[in-house]
Amino acid sequence: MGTQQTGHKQNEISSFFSDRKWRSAGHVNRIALGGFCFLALLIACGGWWVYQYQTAKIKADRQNELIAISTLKAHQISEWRKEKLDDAKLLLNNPIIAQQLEAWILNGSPRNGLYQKFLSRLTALLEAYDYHAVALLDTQANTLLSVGEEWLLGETTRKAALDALATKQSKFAEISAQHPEELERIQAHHHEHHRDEEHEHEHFNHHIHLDLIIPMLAGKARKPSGAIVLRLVPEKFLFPLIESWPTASKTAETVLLKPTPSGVIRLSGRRHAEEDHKHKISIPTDRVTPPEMIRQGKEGVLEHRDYRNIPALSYIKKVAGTPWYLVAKIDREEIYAPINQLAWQISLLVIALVSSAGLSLYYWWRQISTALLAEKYQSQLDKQLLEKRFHQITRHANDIIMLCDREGKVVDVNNRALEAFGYSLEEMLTLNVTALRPAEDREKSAEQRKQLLTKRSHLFEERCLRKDGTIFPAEISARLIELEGQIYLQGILRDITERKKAQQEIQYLAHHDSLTGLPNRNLLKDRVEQNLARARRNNSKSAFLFLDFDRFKNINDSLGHSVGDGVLQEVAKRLKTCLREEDTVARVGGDEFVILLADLEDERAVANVAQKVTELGTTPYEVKGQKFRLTISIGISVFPNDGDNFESLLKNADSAMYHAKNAGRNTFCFYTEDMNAQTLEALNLERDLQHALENNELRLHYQPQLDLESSKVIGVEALLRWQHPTHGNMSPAVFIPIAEERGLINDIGNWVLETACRQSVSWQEQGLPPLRMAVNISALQLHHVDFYEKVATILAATGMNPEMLELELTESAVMQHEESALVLMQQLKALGLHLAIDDFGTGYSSLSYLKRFPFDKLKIDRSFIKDLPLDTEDGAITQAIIGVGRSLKHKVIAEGVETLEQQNYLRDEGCDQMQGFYFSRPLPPEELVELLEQNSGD
Ligand SMILES: Nc1nc2c(ncn2[C@@H]2O[C@H](COP(=O)(O)O[C@H]3[C@@H](O)[C@H](n4cnc5c(=O)[nH]c(N)nc54)O[C@@H]3COP(=O)(O)O)[C@@H](O)[C@H]2O)c(=O)[nH]1
Repeated sequence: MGTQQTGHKQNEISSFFSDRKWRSAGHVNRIALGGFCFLALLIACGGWWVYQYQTAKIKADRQNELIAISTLKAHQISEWRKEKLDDAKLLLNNPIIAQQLEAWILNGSPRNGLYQKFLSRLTALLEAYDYHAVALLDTQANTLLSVGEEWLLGETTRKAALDALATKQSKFAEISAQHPEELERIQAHHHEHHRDEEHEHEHFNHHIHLDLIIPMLAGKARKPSGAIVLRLVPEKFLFPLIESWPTASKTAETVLLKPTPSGVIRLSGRRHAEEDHKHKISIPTDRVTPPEMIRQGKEGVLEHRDYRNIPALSYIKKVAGTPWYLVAKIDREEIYAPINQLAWQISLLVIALVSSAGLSLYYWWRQISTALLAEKYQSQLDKQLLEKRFHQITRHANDIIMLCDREGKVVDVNNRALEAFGYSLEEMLTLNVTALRPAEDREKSAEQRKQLLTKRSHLFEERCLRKDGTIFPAEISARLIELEGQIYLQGILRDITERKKAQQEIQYLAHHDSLTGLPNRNLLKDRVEQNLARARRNNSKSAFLFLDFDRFKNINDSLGHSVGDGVLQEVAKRLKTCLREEDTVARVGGDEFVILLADLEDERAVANVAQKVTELGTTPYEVKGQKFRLTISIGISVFPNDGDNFESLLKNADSAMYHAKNAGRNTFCFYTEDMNAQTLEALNLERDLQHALENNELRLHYQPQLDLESSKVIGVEALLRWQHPTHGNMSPAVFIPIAEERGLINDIGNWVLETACRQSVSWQEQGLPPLRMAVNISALQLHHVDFYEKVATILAATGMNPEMLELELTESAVMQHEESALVLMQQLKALGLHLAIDDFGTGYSSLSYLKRFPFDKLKIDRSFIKDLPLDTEDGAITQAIIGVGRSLKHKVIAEGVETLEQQNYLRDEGCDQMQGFYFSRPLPPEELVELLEQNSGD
C-alpha cells in the first residue's frame, strides 16, 4: 500500500527522530566542549592567579628580607662606629694625657721619658684593640710619633684631624687607602698640590683604612694639645660585616656607598667583581639606579639592572650617623626562581588537569558517540524492519486500504482491496473511487469526499460496488494525509456484511421469540397498536386470545425442558396453521401465547377460533419419543369493549384465562368486568401461598384409618391445612391446585412428606402402636425428576421405617406418564414403601393397569360411599372394587364413611379398612394421640 510514498514518509519520520537525537547529541557535545573550555580557562585563570599571588608574596618576602638584612647591617655598622667612638671618649676625657702632651709638645717633643710614655701608651692601645696603627699628632695635625704598621697620614685623615681639633670632638676620617709604593709620591704631591679627595679615590689600593681621630683636650679650658689617631682596617672588621649574607643566596650582596659632591663612591667590595673595594661609580642618566638614589639622598627599594647589567632588586639604606649608604641587592632571577619553579609546577598541574579533563571528555564523547552511532545504526535497522513490517501489514492487512488523490483517482491499494473489489492492481489504478460505489450512491460519495477535504478525517458507512456488480456494506475511516507536499485521501474500509447480518439478527431477536420464531411481546405490541389504529379508523373489532397450557410445568419437571421446548415449538406450528395471514400469534411468556385476531366482523368468529385452538392443544403430542396430552385454557378480550390499548386488552385476556382455568381448564372464557376482581383475588392467594411455608402457616392433620375386622386404628392419613392469616382455615381442595399451577407443589409436598415422617417417628418414640402413615402425592410431585431421591433422602433424614409409609397416588397421576410412573413405583416399592391408589373408581379404573402397577391398596372414592347402603349402583361399584382388590390381593379401604350403616355395609361386603367422619375427622397430632389412647382403652 503506497509503498514508496509511505516508505518515504516513514523515512522522514525515522530520520527526523534520528536527526533530532543527533542534533541533541551535538547540543550535548557543544555543552561538553564549552564546559571543558570553561573548566580549562578556570584552571588556567586559577593557575595564573596563584602564580600572581605567589609572585607578589615571594617578591614581598624577598623585599622584606632585603630591608631587614639592610636595616640590620646598617644598624650593626652604626653600632660598631658608636662603640669605637665610645672607646675614644675614654682617651678624650683623660686630662693627664692631654696636659702631658701639651707640655711635651711645648718642650719640643723630645725623645725623653714622656716620649717613651706616649710610645708605650700608644703601643698598649694598638695591642689592646688590635688597631692597624696608632699615631700622635700635634695641633697642626703633624705626626709626632706612630706605632703599628707603616704609618702615613693621608690627606683625608689630616683634614679630619684638623676638624676634630677644631671641634674638640672625636671623629672618623673617611675610609681611605694607603699604597706603599705611592706613599712617598702621595706625600710629596700632597705637600705640593693639596690634592682633593676625589683624586685620591681614583688611586685606590688595597690598603684601606679608617681612622678615628681623638683630640686631646688639656686644662679647664679644654684646649686641644694634640690628637691621637686610631687606624682601623675595614677589611678586618667592617667589610666582613657588610659583605656577609645571613641566608643562603647565590646572588645577594651588600655594598657600602658614599655620596660625594661629584658622584657616589663604593666603599666596600662587590661579590661578583674582581676589583678593589673603593671605586667611584659612574651614574647612568637613562634610568634610576641605587647610586642615583644615594646621590639624591633617598632610601628605598629599587628594581634595576646592576653593574653586571643583570636585573636585580635592591634596598638602599642610609647608615645612621655616617655619610654611608648600604645597598643590599639580590638578582631578580634568584627572587623569581621559586616563583618560576612554582609557575612550572602550576603549569604542569594545569596541563595535567586540562589534559586529563580533555582526555576524559574525549573518551566520554567517544563512548557516547559510539553508543549513538550504534543506536543510529540500530534505529536505521529498526526503521528498515519497521518499513518492511509496515509494508507487510498494510499490503496484507485484513482491512481494505486505499489511497487516492484529491479528485478521487486511486493511487494505491492493498491486496485486500483487490480481493474485495475483484479488480487487478492495474485496473484499480485506472479507477476513480466513485466507480467503486453503486450508481445511486456516487453523488453522495463525491459530496463526502469534498467534506473530507475540510474535515480531515471522517468515519461513515457506505455501500461498495464490486467489479462483478455485487454490493457490500463497508465502514470507512477516511482521513487526509500529506506526502511530499501532496494531499491524499486515505480510506480504510472494513467489509461489514457480517456485522450488518448480526445487526439484522439482533433486530430479529429483539422482535421474535428465539425458540418458536414467533413474534415476541415487543413485536406483538407494535402490531397491536397498528391494528388498533386501523380498527379505530375502520370501526372494526379485534380480539386478544391469551393461551396458557394447563400444568405445563409438569412437562418440564417430569420430561425435561427439551421436551417442554419441543411442545412449545409444536404448538407454535399448530397455531400458525389455524390463523389468517392478517392475524398474529406471539409467544409472550414461558407457556403463554397471544393471538391477535384483526379486523373482526363478528365476535362469534372468535369463539370458533378459540374452540379450534383448544382442540389443537389437546391433540396428543409426541416429542422426543414421549407421548402425552395437554390442555390449554384461553382467556379472550375484545377491542373496543374490553380495552382500548395493548396493555388493558392483554391484562383482561389474562384475567379471562384465569377464569377458564378455574372453570376446569381446557376451555376458553370471554372477559367480563367482574373477572378482574376475581383474578386479583386469585393472584393474591397465589402470592400468599408462596409465603405460607416460610411463614409457618401450614399444618398437618391426621385422619385415622380403621381395620374393619378388628375395629383397631391401623394407620392415619396426613391431610394438609393452611391457616391463612385473613381467610382462616383453607381447604387443600382450593389451594393445592393453585400450588400445582404455580409450581409450588413440590416444595409443599416435600414439606408434607417430611413432617408426616417426623411425626410418625415421634409417635413411635412416644410408644404409640405402629400406625402406617398415608401421604397424598400430587401428580406433578410424583413426576418431578428427583422425586425418588427426595423420598429416599427424607426417609434417611427422619429415620422413618419405609414399611410404615404409604403413598396415595391418584389414577390420573399414574396414567399421565405410564411408563416412567411404573419405573418410579417399582423403585419406591424396592425402598419398602406401600402404595395406595386414591379416589379409585373415578378415573380409568382399568384392570390391566392395576395388574401392571405394584399397588398395595385401593381406596374407594367417597363419592361411592356417601349414598350407601341405599344407592344400589354405588353399592355395586363398591362391591366390584372390593372384589378387584381381593382378586389382586390388594387391601381395599373406603373413605368418606360417615355412618354406622356405611361402616357395617362395608364390613359385610368384605372391605378391609375404612376412614371417615364416622370414626374421626382429620385431627391435629395431639388430639389424635388422645383419640388413640381412648381407642386402645376401649
Ligand atoms: N396432594 C395433596 N393433596 C392433599 C393433601 N392433603 C389433602 N389433600 C387433598 O385435598 C383434597 C381435600 O382434602 P381435605 O379437605 O383434607 O379432605 C379430606 C378429608 O377431610 C375428606 N374426608 C374424609 N372423611 C370424610 C367424610 O366422612 N366425609 C367428607 N365429606 N369428607 C371426608 O376427604 C379428603 C381426603 O380425601 P382423600 O385424599 O382422597 O383421601 C383431597 O383430595 C385430598 O387428597 C396433601 O397433603 N397433598
